Amino acid sequence: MACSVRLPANIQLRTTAVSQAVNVEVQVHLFVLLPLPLILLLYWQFPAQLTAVSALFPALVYAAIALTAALASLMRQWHWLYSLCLLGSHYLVVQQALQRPLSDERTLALSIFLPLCFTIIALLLQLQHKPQLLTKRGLALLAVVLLAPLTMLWLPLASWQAALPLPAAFFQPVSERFLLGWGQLWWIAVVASCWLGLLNFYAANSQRWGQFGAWLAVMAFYLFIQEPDMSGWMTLAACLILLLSLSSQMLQLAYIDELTQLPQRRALLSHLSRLGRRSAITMLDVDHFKKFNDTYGHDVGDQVLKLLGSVLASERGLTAYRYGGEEFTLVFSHNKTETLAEKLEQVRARVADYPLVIRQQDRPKDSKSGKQQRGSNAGSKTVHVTISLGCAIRRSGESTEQLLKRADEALYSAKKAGRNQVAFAK
Ligand SMILES: Nc1nc2c(ncn2[C@@H]2O[C@H](COP(=O)(O)OP(=O)(O)OP(=O)(O)O)[C@@H](O)[C@H]2O)c(=O)[nH]1
Repeated sequence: MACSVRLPANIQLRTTAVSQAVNVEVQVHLFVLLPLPLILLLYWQFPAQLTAVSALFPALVYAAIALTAALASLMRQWHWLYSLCLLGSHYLVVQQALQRPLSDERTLALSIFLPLCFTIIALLLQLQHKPQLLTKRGLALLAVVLLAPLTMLWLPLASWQAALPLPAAFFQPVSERFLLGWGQLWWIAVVASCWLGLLNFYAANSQRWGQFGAWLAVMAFYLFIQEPDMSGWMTLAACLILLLSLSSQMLQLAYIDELTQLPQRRALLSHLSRLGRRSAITMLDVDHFKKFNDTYGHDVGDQVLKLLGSVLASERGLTAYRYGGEEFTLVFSHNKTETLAEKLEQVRARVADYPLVIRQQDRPKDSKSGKQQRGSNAGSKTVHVTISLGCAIRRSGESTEQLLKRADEALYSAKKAGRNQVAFAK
């Protein structure tokens, strides 16, 4: 096997070679944004029924924020507290100073600067990757999140607005119904489109979508600012969006393997509990993986598992799971032997033919030698890994435990017969 060639210990898989295949970011669930249209729909369709709920504002809104924060803390997802604190702080300022007609120049100025401040902080939070709460940086961020909206209460916003070199049309309300200025609507639309584009481009996780949704809900409040109780409803929508994305993230943590992004054993067991009569299971395992790890290091081994995860996830007609370690399980919802043999052989060949480019971690000292090194492929090496697969087709009346056991035995036969091959259980 090519991996038996010894390389210096400090090597790393060339990420560009892997990145095309390692594009298995879990699908973002747009459903986390659902509370926003749902609440707006209820608001317009059942205003009378909603009055009973809005009578409990603002206590209900603060309670919802506090409850979501408590849940996030209970799940040790401290980084969610930042978005929730921002939401709470913003709502407090709205309650304190935005409950007056916009004809009042201070209120108008606040309605222009507060969403701007909220947007800047929301974007800042979006750029943070799980900030640690109990660190200097974490506490400073918390202070910004809490205090920045509150400082708006004391800043001379009206004179700032007068000094802004913006045309009057910027502040011209969109209509008699929508009092938001044309200029504000325009920048909200631009921010929303750029943000949406980035979320899609980076295949963002549900937390990032939740942050975007919460921002969108708050911006919707400014669009319908003249409607009674809108600040409460939209803050509630933002809170529900954050709660949904928190739940979605917890679900992912419980069911998705972080390294390979494949569903893990818990998800497999749930699938097995509803497995049909016509089905088949394949256990597969990387050949000589211990040796590979020993030769190239555990990190490179991890990259290989990642790559394998992405290859398996992209295969049609099967559901792939990470069973544990370097073992994977494929579940088929049919029992056609020929189709199974064809598919498994295709998977085996795909993995075996995949060139893994391994390079030295030491970076060239200057760009000239770097160019030379890249041009000559010096310091990099292409290796291949292989997998063995054992398949068992479900027999009538057979339990899933027995089926798994037979697939495991078939895998053992494939290993025994020389590896890099498919074996079917008898
Ligand atoms: N890098 C990495 N290695 C892992 C992971 N999980 C398990 N392994 C390694 O996988 C190796 C499995 O070794 P063995 O069970 O002896 O199997 P093998 O070396 O692949 O040999 P055969 O299966 O007989 O071909 C061990 O060295 C584990 O440390 C992981 O998440 N990352």
